[in-house]
Amino acid sequence: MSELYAGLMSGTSLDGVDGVLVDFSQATPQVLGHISAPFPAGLRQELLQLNTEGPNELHRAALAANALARIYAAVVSRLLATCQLDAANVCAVGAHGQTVRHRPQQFDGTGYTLQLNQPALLAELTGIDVVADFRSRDVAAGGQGAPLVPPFHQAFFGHLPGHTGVLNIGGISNITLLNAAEPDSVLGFDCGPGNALMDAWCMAHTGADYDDAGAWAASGVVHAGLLQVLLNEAFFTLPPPKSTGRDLFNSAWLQDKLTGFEALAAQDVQATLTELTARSCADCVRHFAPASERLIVCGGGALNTHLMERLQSLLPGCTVSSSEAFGLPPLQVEAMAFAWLARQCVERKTASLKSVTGAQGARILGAVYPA
Ligand SMILES: Nc1ncnc2c1ncn2[C@@H]1O[C@H](COP(=O)(O)OP(=O)(O)OP(=O)(O)O)[C@@H](O)[C@H]1O
Ligand SMILES: CC(=O)N[C@H]1[C@@H]2OC[C@@H](O2)[C@@H](O)[C@@H]1O[C@H](C)C(=O)O
Repeated sequence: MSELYAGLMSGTSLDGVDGVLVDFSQATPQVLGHISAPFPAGLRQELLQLNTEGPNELHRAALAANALARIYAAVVSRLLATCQLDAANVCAVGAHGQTVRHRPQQFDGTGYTLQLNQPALLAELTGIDVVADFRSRDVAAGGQGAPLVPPFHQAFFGHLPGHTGVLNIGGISNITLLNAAEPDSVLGFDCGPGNALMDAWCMAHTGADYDDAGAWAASGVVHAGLLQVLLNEAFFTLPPPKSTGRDLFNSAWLQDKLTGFEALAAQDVQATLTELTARSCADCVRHFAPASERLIVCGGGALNTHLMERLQSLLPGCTVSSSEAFGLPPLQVEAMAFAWLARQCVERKTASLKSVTGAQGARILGAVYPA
């Protein structure tokens, strides 16, 4: 059986899809190709709106899922062309889909997580087996359904000595805490907002999709009072297992917290939102793994130089660096994780960690749509 898998991740920042083609035949997985495809502005807007209640949601969600599958299929096709390979060479595509709701553990037992996707169409268009719906089984087993990447982080970075944190800063941020001396006690949970609030504020006030390298935030001053109001959010002090999403950290949440701070300059709010991400992530390391000697950062936030500097300054005893320094470009890590998760499913191996999601036990994640 082929050891080539494609991984497709379109995450909570809603910027588009990252796709990789990975060869798992060696001890260390090799990325053969990487394509980033931005979403057309209309689809991005529609996906953002589908994150909250709206009219005619079922029909709109079905159309958005079809549109996503066509973009995913185009990314797979470009990956194959780049690598000069055929569909027949690839064992499976792992397609995460687009999270539009994440409410895993409601007290009334109605918890669910919803990723828009059309894996049947993707299988039809690519001619490759598709693995999708990775999160539902963990939720069914009583887990958070997220984060799912910690076991991949362990597989890739677990050989490093001592204590290692792996921090993904996408729209939402999540962390994996590894201890070489105790490989069975991996911790992982969502830290809070990553880039989502910064992106929304930046778009509203500068028209740019994101604050390139954090330069705009760096031109502002952190407002201590606002920062404290933001940090007072109950999610930050919840014990793991925990996960979150745009269901909580969205523009309405920010507008509410900004009440009374209307006179603040826009760049000072941006500086404060960047500090919120840095503080909430650094606090997770300080609280749960104070002995960490390195923090490996991936996701788009690793390209935010100002944010990286703030993290380093908040964690003086720990070396903060981009995953690039460990051979993994930051925008490839999550897509690679979904290639790995697809392989686990195809090989009928469990992929969830009870210590991370809080489920009853480890489960085989995903559903297979044969080509
Ligand atoms: N040069 C840059 N400077 C600052 N920020 C950047 C840069 N490039 C990307 N980003 C940020 O990274 C984000 C995209 O990150 P990424 O693709 O990791 O998110 P995602 O996968 O959608 O989210 P999640 O991990 O929550 O699922 C952009 O929205 C932007 O905020
Ligand atoms: C429900 C959902 O889509 N969660 C995402 C989101 O984006 C970051 C963080 O919140 C993480 O929990 C998760 O993504 C990664 C890929 C994960 O499951 O590990």
